[in-house]
Amino acid sequence: MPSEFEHPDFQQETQRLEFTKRYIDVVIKTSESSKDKFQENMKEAFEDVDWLESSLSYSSLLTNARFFEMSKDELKQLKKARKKPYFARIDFLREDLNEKEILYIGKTSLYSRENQEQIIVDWRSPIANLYYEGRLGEVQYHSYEESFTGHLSLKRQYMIEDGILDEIRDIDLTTTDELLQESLSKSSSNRLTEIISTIQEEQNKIIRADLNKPIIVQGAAGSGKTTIALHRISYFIYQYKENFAPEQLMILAPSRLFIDYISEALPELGVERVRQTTFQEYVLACLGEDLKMADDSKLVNLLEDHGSEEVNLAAWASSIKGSPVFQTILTNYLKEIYNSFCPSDDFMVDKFRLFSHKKFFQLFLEDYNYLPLYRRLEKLKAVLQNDLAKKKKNIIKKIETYYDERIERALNRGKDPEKRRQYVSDALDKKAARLEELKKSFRTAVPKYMKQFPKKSLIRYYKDLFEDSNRLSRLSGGKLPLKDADLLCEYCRKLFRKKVYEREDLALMLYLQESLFGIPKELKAKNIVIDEAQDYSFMELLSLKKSLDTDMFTLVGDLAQGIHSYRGLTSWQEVLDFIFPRATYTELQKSYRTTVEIMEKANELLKLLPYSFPEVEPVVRHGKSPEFIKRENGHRLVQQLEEQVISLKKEDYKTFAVIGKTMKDCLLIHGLFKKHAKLPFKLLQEQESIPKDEIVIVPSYLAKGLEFDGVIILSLEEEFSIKSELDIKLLYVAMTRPLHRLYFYGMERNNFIIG
Ligand SMILES: Nc1ncnc2c1ncn2[C@@H]1O[C@H](COP(=O)(O)OP(=O)(O)OP(=O)(O)O)[C@@H](O)[C@H]1O
Repeated sequence: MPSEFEHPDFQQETQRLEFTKRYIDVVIKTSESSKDKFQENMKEAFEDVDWLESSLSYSSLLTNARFFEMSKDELKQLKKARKKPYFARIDFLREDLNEKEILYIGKTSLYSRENQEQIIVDWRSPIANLYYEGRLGEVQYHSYEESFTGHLSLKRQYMIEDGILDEIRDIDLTTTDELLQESLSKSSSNRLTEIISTIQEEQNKIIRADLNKPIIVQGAAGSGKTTIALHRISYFIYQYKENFAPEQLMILAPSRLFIDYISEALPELGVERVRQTTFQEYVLACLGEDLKMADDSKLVNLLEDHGSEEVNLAAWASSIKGSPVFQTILTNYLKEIYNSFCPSDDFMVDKFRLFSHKKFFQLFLEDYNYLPLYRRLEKLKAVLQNDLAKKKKNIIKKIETYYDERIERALNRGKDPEKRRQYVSDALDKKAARLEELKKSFRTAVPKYMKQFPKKSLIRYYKDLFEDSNRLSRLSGGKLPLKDADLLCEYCRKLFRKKVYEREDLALMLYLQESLFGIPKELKAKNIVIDEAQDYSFMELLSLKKSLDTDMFTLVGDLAQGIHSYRGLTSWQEVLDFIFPRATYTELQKSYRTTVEIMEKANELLKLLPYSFPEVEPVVRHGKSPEFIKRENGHRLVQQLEEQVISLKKEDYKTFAVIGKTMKDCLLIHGLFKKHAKLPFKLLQEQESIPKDEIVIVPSYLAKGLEFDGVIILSLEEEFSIKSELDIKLLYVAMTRPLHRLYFYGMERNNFIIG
């Protein structure tokens, strides 16, 4: 007899599953047809069953049965849930209640329409935390401000495939989690999936960590950072569904390729409506400018031509533009710009002083300091206009009175009638002319006054910053020596002459844009998740925080994979100290992706890095050790690689990558594949989507974050042999991509540092 039938509750659980599925069907059917048909649909669905327990008896199902509205989203989730309505159950007796609660945990919740009991509890609900955290015995969970204590007597997992119950397992923390092992031993689909049934305790802590605080996660390769970040968004949306729309959240991924990679997990988690973009795309949208961006080729240049002065200068410029020095420079620069908006004169109409320049500047600097510069000007323009409108009548009156009095006096003085007549007539003309002039002034005074303020574009302001190296050095408060300022200005001006900008310029432009012109409201996300955060510079993170006006960030990254560290971060401390002081900082050391054998080999590389990275602990799953294979040339090499893939396919592995160090090597092997390959293949570029059934050829730096069942690291003309930090990190990235198998194909072992 199959083992699943050995569980004493198997029959009962099968019926429970059947009940749930039928109930879901009724709810779906009712919501799609007429809401009054709920009772009728119930009758139809349950008439033939004799297995309903007394609590769920047929007649009780029908009494008081009412239908409640469901939102489109809820209905969509429920339809998806039908194949696997839940994955676990917990039995919990709350201290203050008499009856044990039996809770089935699934991706989405389902309430009984009769008594509001939960048929399925959402995995994100407070009580479901007991499944992820609680050991059997005395436990506690928190719901909103309250905490509940009680006894957890059962944790049960279900293997349900296509709506059929295959297996039941009762677990507690002392048993090894077979479900996790099973899920990890599966082959990869080239896409990230949800892991709600196997979320581990330390991961759960991050997913559910205080949602009102930023969080920084330093996690080893394959520790589930991306996965957890997506689950945290899902958790956030669930907790704050009343307050936030998913569109107000944003995921910043390293490339379009990466967005495609995570896209499969998003609908599963109900977070597909979250804005998904890259840093560059986002900033360009904020700037509203169609800037020509230079290829982000610094990394490649550093790899291919690391000795050259030009390449080193470019990397140096990146590091400076990304560093905190620019926070000082921009703060001082903005101060200068603001001060240049102090008007030299008071606002006058005719001879009347309506607004002193001092008051104007005080409003500009202080009262409206919550607005970007040019919005303050708009506001002040409106203030002047209002003020003028209010005082208009009075001014006219004053002028009229002035002339009328003079005329009056002239009439009364009365010596020479002719002279008097002339005088009065002149005065009347003057009055008319002045009033005419005044009318004109009323129309033109404000625009004329506002004209004195410079109207420059963001790009102009940005370029101006690099016009004068003396000033740049002065703005840095001495932190950027004149010699360096000279170099940097020259470097930038050269780029600007070509009308090209680099990624490193974007952070600084964003900073200025926010202070000078503001960011469109619809782009102001309220909660931001950044994956591969180690590749962001200090200024990029700071500008994002400033322009979005929130510190609600989830940053996940791994410094050991910081291949952009020439511009990126080398420690989280600076970020914690100066950008996100409220952040919770956590580390994940366990890796779920790969086998013990592969991880041990990759750990050898970590020891070569100049920082002390703790060794990554693989979850115990064994496989074959990584293998070095002497490669052939030309068509024989293609044949060799194809044979390797075919033999892996025979072992039921499905996704494969050939990883070269740079695009140059990848293009070479791609050329050979084009000529000789029999199996389908694809060269991955930044904007591509990842194919499911083709051998993927990808340079190491683009493979970051991705995973494949089998990985072949190939060295053709390029070797991973210089023990530079960058080479080590790139090889580390490549070596941590496989789930199951890793091969090094090269001419000799030392093509691969630790080969
Ligand atoms: N609790 C878990 N249960 C099942 N699978 C898991 C779990 N945690 C992580 N995984 C799997 O481990 C793999 C690595 O996860 P993920 O890509 O999120 O890691 P990462 O830390 O972002 O990796 P990298 O640093 O390489 O970008 C994925 O296949 C993911 O599904």
